[in-house]
Amino acid sequence: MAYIEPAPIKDKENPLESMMSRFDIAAQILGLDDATYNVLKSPTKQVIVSLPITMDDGRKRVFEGYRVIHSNILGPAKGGIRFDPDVNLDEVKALAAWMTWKCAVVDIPYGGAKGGICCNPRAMSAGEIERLMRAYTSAMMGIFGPDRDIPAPDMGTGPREMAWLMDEYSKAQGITVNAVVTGKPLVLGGSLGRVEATGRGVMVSALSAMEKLKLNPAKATCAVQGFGNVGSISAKLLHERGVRIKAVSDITGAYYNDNGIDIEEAIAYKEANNGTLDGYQHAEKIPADDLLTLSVDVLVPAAKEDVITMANVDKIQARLIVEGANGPTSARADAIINEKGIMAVPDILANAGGVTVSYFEWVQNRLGYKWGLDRVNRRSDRIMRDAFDHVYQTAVKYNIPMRIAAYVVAIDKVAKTYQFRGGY
Ligand SMILES: NC(=O)C1=CN([C@@H]2O[C@H](COP(=O)(O)OP(=O)(O)OC[C@H]3O[C@@H](n4cnc5c(N)ncnc54)[C@H](OP(=O)(O)O)[C@@H]3O)[C@@H](O)[C@H]2O)C=CC1
Ligand SMILES: O=C(O)CCC(=O)C(=O)O
Repeated sequence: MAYIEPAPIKDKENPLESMMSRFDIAAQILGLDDATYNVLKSPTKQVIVSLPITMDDGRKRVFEGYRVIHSNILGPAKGGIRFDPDVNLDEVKALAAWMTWKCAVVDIPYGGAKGGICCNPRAMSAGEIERLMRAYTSAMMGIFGPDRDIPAPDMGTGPREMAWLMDEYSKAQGITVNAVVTGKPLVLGGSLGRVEATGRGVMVSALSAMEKLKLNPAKATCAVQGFGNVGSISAKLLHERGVRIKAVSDITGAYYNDNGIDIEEAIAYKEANNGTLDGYQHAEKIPADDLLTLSVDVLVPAAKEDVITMANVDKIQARLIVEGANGPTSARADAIINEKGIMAVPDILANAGGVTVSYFEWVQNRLGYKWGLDRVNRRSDRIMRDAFDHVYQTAVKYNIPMRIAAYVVAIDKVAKTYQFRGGY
């Protein structure tokens, strides 16, 4: 079947519409029947909770929290928890569906879920964040579970928050249940390599794509948007492989150095500077959005959704986009990217290293056994390379872009599993 460009989307770009428009194209290519289509597009469960928290000044504030289980056809649901002021139900629904497709692309036995709380962690104390995380966990007691739904970090959360979640859940169960969450600190049963895993997967995907494009990493240049977990590690690992990182950014702006940024040094600066790049001296500060349209070979968006849109896609100069973030490209921008001949390694493939090592963490917790870093990295690199090859071959087979090929691979797997399980 021929590749069909996404139908134009009205109004504002919306991650859920973007996800559905790619899903629809892949469903048509696969000739998905109506019953399976309707099952796969509808989230299994959507939970919204109100979380009253006592702030440090004694006032009570109520935060809204979400957890969406998109699918548990392949296994227990899996996906991170986001703390961000923009969190809303549609965003969480899109992110949950992307988890389903992502787990299927890398062939790990999980369904997809995502959670989030609409809050601004940058303006909250550690105590306030802890109370919020514990209240959220308590509200989700019937949802979470090592065989049900296993959360992990996402934007605005990390090992510290996962530790509070594990503790709150374990106290309620009366036993230590470390397999209820991944991305934990090492001493609580976290896996070696999980902190670096998403960025490492981005690096492996970027190198695989560069090989296809005959781009020599030692001569290539790159810009990375977002300097949190995914962005900073992607930049560091690409830099270590010889790629010149010309620009990085965080919420305070973008920082450009034509000779390349010393990423180790920028990470050390950020750590010593209250977690931000503000005031970073070894680069010129440029308008944040300019980073995306710089003259570089590789662009790694690793902050948030819908940053490559109709407003800027025309100006993108990179030959390769490797999506560290979830949903950084709007569906409407896809068509222009394809027209321009840019290779885009989609989020559900490029950033799947994180959930892959989360899976290893869960396996280790259940075995009561710890793997060495070497084993973790070797296995996750292999999974990422195999997934890249599978998606690439699918793209060639149907003559479709990598993004749609990734959806085809994922939806085919989930649909077949659904049908074998007796979904009819
Ligand atoms: N953590 C993980 O394992 C995985 C994460 N992802 C995805 O990767 C993306 C980033 O997540 P993660 O690195 O964990 O999150 P972090 O919170 O660690 O980092 C987010 C980064 O993005 C920056 N940022 C936020 N808003 C903007 C903006 N408007 N412009 C530029 N930079 C911005 C933040 O700046 P500041 O530091 O100043 O706040 C920070 O540097 C998300 O889309 C997430 O869903 C995908 C797979 C796994
Ligand atoms: O590690 C995980 O389980 C999920 C990470 C995540 O939220 C993501 O891949 O978007």
